[in-house]
Amino acid sequence: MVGGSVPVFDEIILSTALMNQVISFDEVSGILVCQAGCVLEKLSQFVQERNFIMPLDLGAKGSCHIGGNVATNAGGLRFLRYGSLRGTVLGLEVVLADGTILNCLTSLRKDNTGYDLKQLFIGSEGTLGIITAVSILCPPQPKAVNVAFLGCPGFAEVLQTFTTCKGMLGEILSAFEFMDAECMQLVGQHLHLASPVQDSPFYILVETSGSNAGHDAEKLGSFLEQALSSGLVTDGTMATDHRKVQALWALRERITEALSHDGYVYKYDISLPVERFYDLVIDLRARLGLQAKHVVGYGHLGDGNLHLNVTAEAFSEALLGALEPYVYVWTAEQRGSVSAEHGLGFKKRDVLGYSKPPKAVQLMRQLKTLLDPKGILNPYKTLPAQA
Ligand SMILES: O=C(O)CC[C@@H](O)C(=O)O
Ligand SMILES: [Zn+2]
Repeated sequence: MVGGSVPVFDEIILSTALMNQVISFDEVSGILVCQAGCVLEKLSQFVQERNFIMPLDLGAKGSCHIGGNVATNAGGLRFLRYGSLRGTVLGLEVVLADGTILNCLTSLRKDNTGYDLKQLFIGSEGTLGIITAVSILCPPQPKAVNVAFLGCPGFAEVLQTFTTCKGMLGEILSAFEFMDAECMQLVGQHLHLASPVQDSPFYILVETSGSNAGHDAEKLGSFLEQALSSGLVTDGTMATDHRKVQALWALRERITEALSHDGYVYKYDISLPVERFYDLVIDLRARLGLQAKHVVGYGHLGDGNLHLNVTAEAFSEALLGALEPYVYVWTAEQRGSVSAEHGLGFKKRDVLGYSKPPKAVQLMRQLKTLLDPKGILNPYKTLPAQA
């Protein structure tokens, strides 16, 4: 997404793929301790066999490593329910730039002894140390997972549906994702996935995860009834069967893949107040006109995280110039974040200043110098290039 793990000049690539062992799993607390190279999906299967789930899930689950997930503080599809890795990661083992091993691999829910050093490495994109093992809290596996896929007539209705949803499904709501009509058109065109509902300007995916299938289905059913009868939603379908649940999720999870078939993709991952969420997409469509093939908005609405993607036949400086810094200035004016979950990597490092004050950037640089005085850990990433 941002070139955080891609070597650009003279780097050495370090793979932790062979460090793929589960170290321990506590079936009472749900605390998993494992090496950094474990693939997320494998860990999911491992804990599911023991009636737990991983607190994070994302489209790349089949290939991404837990160490990378933690190093990039990956958000993903379960964030709304289980929160950030900053809360679910309990401990880390990290190899520092001088080769020493920092063993903070504890499995404690509460530990208020001094600075929480592991937080420095979560989301540091490998620039402060190399994560080699992780201790992570896994929630119990929900007994029932239901998904509703809805068509919405306007963005105001999407927001009202979210409010209704929180009111009626609050304690079982586990995801609230949205996508616009252009996203649906692209997954249809490039991946041949058919929409399960009538064509609409917006689509919503609501997931519930709870402990009683009957109760949850009843709650979701009455929410759907209310949303339909009040006109917030014009069409909807519900799934409880695992395969149908997966098929509905695929429509949302595979948007990135569909976009990559559409041409060159300019990617933005921003946090904004939800009320302003879609204004930026509309504004950009007007600003870019025929320069862009598609301007799409989708993402984790429940987390206030918009994925704004623009496609074009090929990369063009002119289009980039129309997008940047415009998108960043727009976001900063709303006090949003220029990278909600994808990090800064190589591509976004110079825009850090739109979301953080100069003093914060200066402190980040001081930390980098302290932990990596020779600048050997993921160089050229995260921090802005020095003037
Ligand atoms: O490609 C993107 O912009 C978003 C990717 C990912 O974070 C998602 O939520 O699908
Ligand atoms: Zn995302």
